[in-house]
Amino acid sequence: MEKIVVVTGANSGIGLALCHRLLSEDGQLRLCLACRNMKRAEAARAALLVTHSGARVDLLHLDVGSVQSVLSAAEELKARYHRVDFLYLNAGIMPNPTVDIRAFFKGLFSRNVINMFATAEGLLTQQDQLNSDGLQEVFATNLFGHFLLIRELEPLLCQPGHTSRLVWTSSSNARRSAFSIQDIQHRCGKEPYSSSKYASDMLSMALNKHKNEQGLFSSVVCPGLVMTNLTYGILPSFFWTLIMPFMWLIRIFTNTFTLTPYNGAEALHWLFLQKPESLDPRAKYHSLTSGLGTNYTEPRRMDLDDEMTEVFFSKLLELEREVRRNLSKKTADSEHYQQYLNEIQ
Ligand SMILES: NC(=O)C1=CN([C@@H]2O[C@H](COP(=O)(O)OP(=O)(O)OC[C@H]3O[C@@H](n4cnc5c(N)ncnc54)[C@H](OP(=O)(O)O)[C@@H]3O)[C@@H](O)[C@H]2O)C=CC1
Ligand SMILES: CC(C)CCC[C@@H](C)[C@H]1CC[C@H]2C3=C(CC[C@]12C)[C@@]1(C)CCC(=O)C[C@@H]1CC3
Repeated sequence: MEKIVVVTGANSGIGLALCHRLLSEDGQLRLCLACRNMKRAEAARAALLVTHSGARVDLLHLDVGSVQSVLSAAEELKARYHRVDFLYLNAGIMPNPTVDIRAFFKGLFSRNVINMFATAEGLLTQQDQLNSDGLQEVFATNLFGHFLLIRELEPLLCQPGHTSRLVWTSSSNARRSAFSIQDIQHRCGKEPYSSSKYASDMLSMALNKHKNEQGLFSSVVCPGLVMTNLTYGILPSFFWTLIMPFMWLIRIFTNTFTLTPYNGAEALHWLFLQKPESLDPRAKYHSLTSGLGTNYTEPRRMDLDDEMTEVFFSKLLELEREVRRNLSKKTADSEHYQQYLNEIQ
């Protein structure tokens, strides 16, 4: 049976590598690249068709950081497809990152060095801002836009007698101490990325609890450290060129330096081949690469609190109601204004 797979942020990095891998895996696939920039989406589609001529690759405009765009994209998906088998929630941002160089050198000579390279704990901060919906941008893009998309697509994802899958591209940088249940959007802290990724881990578990009965299963992935537009944005490019030989050297000591998007997509691809009942809802599936370059997937237990996960899920549902209320108010206001303009003409 033809599988319908939607990938957000599919035009570059891990998302694009995943698309290549899925097309090589399954010739029957119907792939939908959900991207915010249609020029980049078209270029990605053309690249996929060079190696997979005749493949069915659709494009969809989706800015996960905009409520209106998510709602329109969901409408379009519902008009195009009668179900969605896999939804890869992969789009993500890390705006204005800063590396704490002192912490890096301190960590380099400590016993925590491997963990520091694997998780970037204590090394990275970001500067976030409000978007036009009044939400924190990192939260809105990495988490809330995807949550809203899932809610809108429930008719395509929860079908009787059929299972559908969600796969989140989370991170080893997801950390419980970066997340606050009193500040789910991370308005106050300096680690919005870490907070948003921890939030996706919790949301995945909550969705399993509430939606497995309706045939919807969610999993979380860490792709390892991958050289993509996101990571190239962390340090100046000459610096990356300079330290690249060391990065390949470090790979001998840590299996989390997957480095290429192909390797990083390993666990995302592996999950495509698994039966959902065989998966652990509390596990994060890590893409790993050995020193000799062999790729494999390893589940690792996530640090999650059941009670906080439930509270978080209700807070998201409440925020969804608020966002929808604001949107209908905005629409009503602009309709009244239009009516007024028509009347005075
Ligand atoms: N690289 C790494 O080491 C790691 C990455 N990750 C996660 O992997 C995922 C993919 O990132 P990666 O491949 O590394 O980086 P890239 O920057 O290459 O890919 C990110 C993708 O997300 C898209 N995107 C960003 N914002 C939006 C938006 N508002 N709406 C729609 N699409 C959007 C980008 O589109 P555009 O091209 O238009 O910007 C791009 O296609 C992210 O979630 C990231 O957090 C997790 C752990 C490690
Ligand atoms: C200062 C330099 C000599 C070396 C700096 C190395 C760091 C830039 C990297 C060490 C661990 C890396 C890491 C990430 C980014 C780059 C490092 C901080 C991520 C945060 C990228 C995005 C993720 O989701 C997880 C990665 C964990 C490891």
